[in-house]
Amino acid sequence: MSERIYLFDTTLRDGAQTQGVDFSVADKVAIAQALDQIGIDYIEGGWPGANPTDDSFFDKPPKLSKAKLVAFGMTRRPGRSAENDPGLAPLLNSQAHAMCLVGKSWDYHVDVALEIEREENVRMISDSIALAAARKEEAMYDAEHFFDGYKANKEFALSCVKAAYEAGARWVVLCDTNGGTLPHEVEAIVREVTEHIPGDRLGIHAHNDTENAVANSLAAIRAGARQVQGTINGLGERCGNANMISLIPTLMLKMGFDTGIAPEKLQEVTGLSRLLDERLNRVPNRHQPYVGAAAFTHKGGLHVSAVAKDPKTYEHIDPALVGNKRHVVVSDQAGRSNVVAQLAESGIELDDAAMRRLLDDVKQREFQGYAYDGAEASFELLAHHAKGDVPDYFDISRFRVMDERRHNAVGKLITESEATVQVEVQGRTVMRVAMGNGPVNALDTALREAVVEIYPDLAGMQLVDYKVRILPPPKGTTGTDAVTRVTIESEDDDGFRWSTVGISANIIDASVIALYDAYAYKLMRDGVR
Ligand SMILES: CC(=O)SCCNC(=O)CCNC(=O)[C@H](O)C(C)(C)COP(=O)(O)OP(=O)(O)OC[C@H]1O[C@@H](n2cnc3c(N)ncnc32)[C@H](O)[C@@H]1OP(=O)(O)O
Ligand SMILES: CC(=O)C(=O)O
Repeated sequence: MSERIYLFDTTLRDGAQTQGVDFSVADKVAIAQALDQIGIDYIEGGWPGANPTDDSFFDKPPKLSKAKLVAFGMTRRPGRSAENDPGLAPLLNSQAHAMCLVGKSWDYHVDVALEIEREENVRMISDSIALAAARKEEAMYDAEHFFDGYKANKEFALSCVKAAYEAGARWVVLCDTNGGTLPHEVEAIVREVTEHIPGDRLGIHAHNDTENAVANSLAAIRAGARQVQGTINGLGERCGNANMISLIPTLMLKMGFDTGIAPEKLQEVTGLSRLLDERLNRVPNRHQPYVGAAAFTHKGGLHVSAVAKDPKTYEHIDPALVGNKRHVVVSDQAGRSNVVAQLAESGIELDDAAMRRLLDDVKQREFQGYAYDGAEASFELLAHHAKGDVPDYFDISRFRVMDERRHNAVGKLITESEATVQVEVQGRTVMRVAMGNGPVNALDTALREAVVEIYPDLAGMQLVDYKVRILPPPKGTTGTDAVTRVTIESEDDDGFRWSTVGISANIIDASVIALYDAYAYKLMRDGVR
């Protein structure tokens, strides 16, 4: 039997302290349910009494099947009893199964932040934890700044955590609050603490200020701690907390621990990570370990040629274990193997000569400024053109865009764009004019209006992202000769997304090239020939 590590998620508490993050009650409920669904042991829902969102969440907490809901707060205020502390009351009266109380363990903080006697701080910890343990299924103590405190005054730091343990804390959580401790220090200190408090009562809460939050959490576990705190995608105060999405697979697949998460549920970590991004309206980090779209994407020709023989050559785990997928991209770093793999992924067959021509074409275009790594739909179109099985759907023979700033009928200052396009489609010349909130929006509308009668499929797609990159001008030319690369992401009614690319010295022209590829890819995917 492998040893058990208890997972404590604080996305809804420390994660809510991330700059730019503002959870609604509905977000909190959805995230708590997803965490429960995957099999997390403890979900810290927030701080009852601190704000209306957290009050409302704890008033009507989501039904959890496995996880324990934890209410966070701080130890009683100095000079009053825990029973009469107005800060503790909302936690005690909440429907949470457990309470996690933060308290000081660094003498400097007691002197400077609290400005009280050190003995009173120890009493605040004992009294508050004893009351929480009596009233809730579990009480936990978050020993704030434990590692800094231990380095400054070992005896005092230990007296704080021992007070919590002796008062009945199920977990004494050692916090690297300022995130400045390094893994070798964490491991040594936690090992020393296990001489006073058993490891199966110790937890770790690490911040990422030196980008060591996950490493510090693993170091604490190596030293004997058995609870680990973290957040989805590493959200949290300042630089964030230990990333639960990395911790879970690492603990299960690399260290052989039982996290209480069933192996088949491990595949849901990618979905959990995406759910948070979706809720926060954030673009997922492509390079996030384990779950990012690039985590198992192969670019270098040498890599791809070996991966084709056995993926283990360049993959530390099978991506399917965490619900991710392998991808191969084609770029100027590619060899024949990249093209073979990418075509296989897209189900395109090309003979050797066509394949070589395609690779040369890609390399030449990348030299001009195209980037097919990240614009797979444009690459597929190129491949189909090399094969000769995709038509030129229409030709954009003319376009003109005008931008205007003016006061509208009610006197509000607005900026609008007007696009006129001329398109040759199936032997007809069609002209259309459309307005938009910007030049690309106006062009997109006018172009689609021009061809939608013949290609009705184009009504069911929209632009969801638009990126511009100005590439350095070729040698010997001036800054205004710079090449502009536009990458457009489009989405189908069924949620399928694809990316296309265009380059030109003119940003609007580059956009039109990328737009045409976006339409052509949609038509090709829908089988329109
Ligand atoms: C390390 C961490 O991340 S801990 C979590 C931090 N999270 C948050 O602070 C988010 C939620 N916080 C809040 O909404 C507010 O700070 C509240 C509602 C909790 C408190 O608000 P206020 O009563 O206005 O106090 P304020 O935030 O200004 O200051 C904190 C007070 O708590 C005291 N305090 C700090 N830590 C502790 C502790 N462990 N035990 C007892 N008192 C403490 C401080 O000395 C200060 O006291 P003072 O008001 O007498 O100066
Ligand atoms: C408790 C907590 O969030 C910290 O010490 O960082």
